[in-house]
Amino acid sequence: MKRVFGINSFRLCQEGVCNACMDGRDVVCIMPTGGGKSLTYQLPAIVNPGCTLVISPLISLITDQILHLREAGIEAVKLTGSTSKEEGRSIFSRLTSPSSGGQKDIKLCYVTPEKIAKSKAFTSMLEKMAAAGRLSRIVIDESHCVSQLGHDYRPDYKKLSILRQLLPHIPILTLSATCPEQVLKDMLKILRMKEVVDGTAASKDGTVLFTSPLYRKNLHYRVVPKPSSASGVIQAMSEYILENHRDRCGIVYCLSKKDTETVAIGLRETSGDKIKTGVYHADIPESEKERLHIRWRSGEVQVVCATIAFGMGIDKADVRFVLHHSKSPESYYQESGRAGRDGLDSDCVLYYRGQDATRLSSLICGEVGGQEKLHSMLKFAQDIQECRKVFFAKQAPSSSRRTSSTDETAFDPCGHCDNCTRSPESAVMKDVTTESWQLLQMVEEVAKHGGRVTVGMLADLARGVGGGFGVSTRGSKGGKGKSTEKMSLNLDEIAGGKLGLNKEDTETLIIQLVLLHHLQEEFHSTAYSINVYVSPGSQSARLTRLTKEDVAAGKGPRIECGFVKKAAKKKAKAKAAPSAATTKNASKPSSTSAKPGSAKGKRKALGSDEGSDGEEDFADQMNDISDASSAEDGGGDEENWSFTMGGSKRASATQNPPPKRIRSVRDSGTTTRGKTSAPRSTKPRDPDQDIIILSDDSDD
Ligand SMILES: Nc1ncnc2c1ncn2[C@@H]1O[C@H](COP(=O)(O)OP(=O)(O)OP(=O)(O)O)[C@@H](O)[C@H]1O
Repeated sequence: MKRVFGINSFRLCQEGVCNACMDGRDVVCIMPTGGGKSLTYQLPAIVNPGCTLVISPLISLITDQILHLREAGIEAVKLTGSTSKEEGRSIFSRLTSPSSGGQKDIKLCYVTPEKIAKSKAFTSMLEKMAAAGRLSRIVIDESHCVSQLGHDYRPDYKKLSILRQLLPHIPILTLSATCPEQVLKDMLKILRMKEVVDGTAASKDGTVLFTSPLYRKNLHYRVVPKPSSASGVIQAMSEYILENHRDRCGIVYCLSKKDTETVAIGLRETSGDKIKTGVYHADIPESEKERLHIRWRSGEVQVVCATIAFGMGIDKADVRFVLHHSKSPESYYQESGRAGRDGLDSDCVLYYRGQDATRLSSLICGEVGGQEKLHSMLKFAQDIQECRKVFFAKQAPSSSRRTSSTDETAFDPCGHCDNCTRSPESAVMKDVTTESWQLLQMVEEVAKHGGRVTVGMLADLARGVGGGFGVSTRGSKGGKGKSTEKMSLNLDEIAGGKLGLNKEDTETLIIQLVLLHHLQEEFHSTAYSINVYVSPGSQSARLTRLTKEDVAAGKGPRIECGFVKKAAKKKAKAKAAPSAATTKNASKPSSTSAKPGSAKGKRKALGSDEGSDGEEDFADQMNDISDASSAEDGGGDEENWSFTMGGSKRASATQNPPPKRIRSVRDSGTTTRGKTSAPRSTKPRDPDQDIIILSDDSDD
């Protein structure tokens, strides 16, 4: 190990994984990003006879690994779309027959999953190798991509299930940094691997699970309140960067391609060109990606505004901050894994506002397990008490409890995240049972009459601002035309008055009620978008069956919610998101051996990748559906703003007069919340135009 790799001692669970591999076991290895997963298969590969097949998602990663292995004198090859026929034939023959003419045995052969999924010649060669005892192991890197429950699903990875069928006796090693329990189970099923057994007493016929704590102590996690307007978000990020990380390297992860461009331009402009930005997403031509990478490495570009396409394989050592707007804990973890790979303190800042839930919900509603993941992310974002490290430990129980490299401290608070260092003045836990009761009464009233409200609409409605909500009706002359009549609830009668919370806190409480199942999300698709509304949830009646006096007297379930206190207007952002460097209890650099910018390890270039198709899919998926905010802003079709009256859904208000507790404010042609707008454009919104992470300026 020392001679070939220059590594003196094992770290984390490397030793166990190497031993289990040497023993011919099926192994699952979950280690943090940058933890050293490569050694766990490369070392056994050179010690064991035969060749190890490595399936890796990106050609750039493969190229890089091969470069390093060859430098270390290890015979490694790749078979990809760019391998010439002649070269392929030569590799085939070397892999299947004993070496001759002084050539060394090939110890590692790298392929992308597409090769297994699409090349019969290749899989038949693998069978030949196995029959001749020349295939020692199959390694599947980034194995969470196998499962649709993971955050980075790749259809070609799923097809790897054929490996166990064709090669039943060849041991498999899977490697990942993000593999929650559900994904692990799904992955084992798809790959036809046996149930996991603990590494300390592993029976022969199980899969040995090795995990290390995924938490990296040099990463400082924090959630900061997101301003309500798009320009406000950009301004806040710009101020944060200038005040905490001036001239340092960072990434802003966005949820749409359009956003990456908007944010890149915005940061440049608001900082007076002090922040040099670049853009990376799936549609950027390969040559430009390459150029951006070079400029980023040289420091010419300071901040890359990117989609998750700028994820796997990004291995710049000195990324000091990552700003997020993530939709699942896994993607948050994966994104934050790009920070601080040199072991030095780095910040991972999530910008969050309750109303984001609507936009994020509309994005994930088509994903398997998407809603659970989003709820988990919302819990993280709304939590003002639990240590972020403990949250991650709970998220990945397989990595923190059933571990063979036991970490006794996995559930100890980190002492330096926002919740560990929070001052009592910055946030407060409140009993908000009465406010919850009020909100639920309003939602029930709206639902009773077949209406729908979004998070934003409900927050306005509850606070008695915005003038009510829309009622979609047929045109008065019986024609095809539709109009939206504005209605309002009689808050005094329905809920004993307005809600005494500000808009942000009201949104936070609404999301809390969703997480507690007092409210639930309802998805409705229109011609141009998927809109997300809130309606009474399974727990709603537990409160609404009571009177307000009962609730005030302490009857029924109690509801608590954490609220971040608004800091003074101007300098708020810097205070809300101190950098790792200024955090009081910030940990010391956890590794002094790693050199910033060191070329040691993978130099993962951003070259053209046959295996990068998945990135395109992933990023495209995120742009497939537009933001429900279009509905809130009057941009959708008749279903938007709908509060159709009870009985006949499309009946006009005059045919079915509103019940007493609902009052018509005025008749209007087209309405937006709180104001009459110009007639709506019938032109479909370009989904890519939607600003997903950034609230609309018109929102408030
Ligand atoms: N035991 C060790 N001691 C010191 N350095 C190590 C050790 N094991 C691996 N490394 C180094 O750590 C760096 C990261 O290793 P590697 O690329 O294998 O990480 P990884 O787990 O694959 O990360 P990612 O998932 O982000 O790609 C490399 O530079 C490698 O040489």
